[in-house]
Amino acid sequence: MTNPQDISKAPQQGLAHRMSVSASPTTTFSPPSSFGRPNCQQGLPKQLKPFNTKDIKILLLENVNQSGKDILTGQGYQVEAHKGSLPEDELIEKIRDVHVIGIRSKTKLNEKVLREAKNLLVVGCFCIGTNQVDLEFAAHHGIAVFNSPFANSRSVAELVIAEIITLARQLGDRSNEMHKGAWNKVSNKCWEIRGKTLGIVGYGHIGSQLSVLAEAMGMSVIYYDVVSLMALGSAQQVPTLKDLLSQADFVTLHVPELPETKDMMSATQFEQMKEGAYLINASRGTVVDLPALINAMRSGKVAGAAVDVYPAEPRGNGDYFNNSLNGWEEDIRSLNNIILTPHIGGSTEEAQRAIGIEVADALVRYINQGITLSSVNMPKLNMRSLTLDEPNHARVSSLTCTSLTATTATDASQIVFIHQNVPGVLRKFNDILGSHNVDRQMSDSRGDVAYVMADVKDVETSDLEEIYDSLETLSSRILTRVLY
Ligand SMILES: NC(=O)C1=CN([C@@H]2O[C@H](COP(=O)(O)OP(=O)(O)OC[C@H]3O[C@@H](n4cnc5c(N)ncnc54)[C@H](O)[C@@H]3O)[C@@H](O)[C@H]2O)C=CC1
Ligand SMILES: O=C(O)CCC(=O)C(=O)O
Repeated sequence: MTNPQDISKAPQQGLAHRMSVSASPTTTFSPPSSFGRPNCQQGLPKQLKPFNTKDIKILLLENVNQSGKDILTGQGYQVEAHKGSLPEDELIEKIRDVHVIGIRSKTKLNEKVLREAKNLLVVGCFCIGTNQVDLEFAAHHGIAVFNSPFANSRSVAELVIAEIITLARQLGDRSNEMHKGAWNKVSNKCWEIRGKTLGIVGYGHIGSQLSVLAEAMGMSVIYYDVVSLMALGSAQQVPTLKDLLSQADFVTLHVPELPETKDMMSATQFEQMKEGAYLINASRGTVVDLPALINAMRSGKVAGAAVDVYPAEPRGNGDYFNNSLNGWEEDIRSLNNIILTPHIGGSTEEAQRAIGIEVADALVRYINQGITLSSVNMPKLNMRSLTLDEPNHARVSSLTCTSLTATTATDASQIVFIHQNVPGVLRKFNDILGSHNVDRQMSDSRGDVAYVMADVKDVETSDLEEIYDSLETLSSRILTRVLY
């Protein structure tokens, strides 16, 4: 297994460099000013620095909000930001050089791309979905992944409410006609939403919030989910998707992209819908068989649809939405009463700002302190900060599976070790730390990846060199870091 921070590739470089970020030629071991000083600010958290943080290189794609950029640049990291995503070859070129990448839903971090990411420590998904990242491959290569699990849920739920009324009243078509200079005052097949049934597929963060809003507008709510979930308000869970489709006037999808949700709405399911019902998809493009939707709308079975997500989406603003992407764009664009939006469910000022802060904070906590609490692919560890009255401590963190990596130390260090979850690793880890004073230690595992962090007291740089080198010899290592 490739070690993402393979220090063995730089044998000529000194420990200080090897223990920090191997790819950064300018990194030197420079203890923070707090290190080794007497206890003058008792109890205050000590900001651990894994390395000279200005050398941390971060690539932000897809217009990550300024709130996130500010937090990252405020740490002294080098941040390069792009408004759109990158073609795969350019992405591969850039990812080789960076320690952190921030993306939204468009950038695919698949195995092919991640294999090239030799220095990558962590991925920030500035969105809810993490289907665009090969989470397992990342975990096995010591790359932690973080997201923002609900900061844009309300924005999606509000968009769906707007779309329900827009479809029921054919507002898109009337507005388009007026824009073309045509007055067309109709009430035929235009409805109030009061008393209609909303069928929610996937009653998670978004689905359940939408349920409350829809009931407030006078709708009846039913929902289908693979797990049994508490109904909010007067909503009722139904046992099958078929049950939901046969009762709902509006069907809205809020499931993740999974093999099980691929083409969840296809020709058979459209047949099972009520005559003249409506479909809304703001989940993922793969969840709906769009050619089948086009047929269902042409036949009148489906009276209207709102689509925010597509199997293939343009790379950035200004790109064309035409047949070169999926092959049916011209057909879908020609339909009546269909709202087509460019994946904007979570695109509000409020949501993007909140996501920027949440994900950037999680990245900083991981880079500087090894905390994985909100990671979606790592064992979850949260250890209290070292304090300024522990100046000579360091944190050692270790991730194992088949391999591992490290950073630096001083009086007090934290050791962070990510490793293969195999019997005996913890014993070997503790043997290596055995002659040192370990203040606290935590470990956890997730599948075959395990993570251990230890705060070590009264250590010199030479001790850390020894600890680091010893941990690096363990065959189960994925990543070792030393934070001081
Ligand atoms: N259009 C946009 O801009 C946005 C789209 N999304 C998409 O919406 C999805 C849902 O978001 P959340 O509600 O936050 O997720 P969530 O994880 O809170 O809820 C998803 C729900 O779907 C259920 N589910 C999973 N597989 C299912 C299946 N086969 N059949 C029925 N139910 C199933 C789960 O049990 C869960 O209750 C995200 O995964 C993301 O892909 C999220 C935010 C913005
Ligand atoms: O805002 C984005 O780019 C992605 C929104 C989304 O689909 C998500 O949060 O999963």
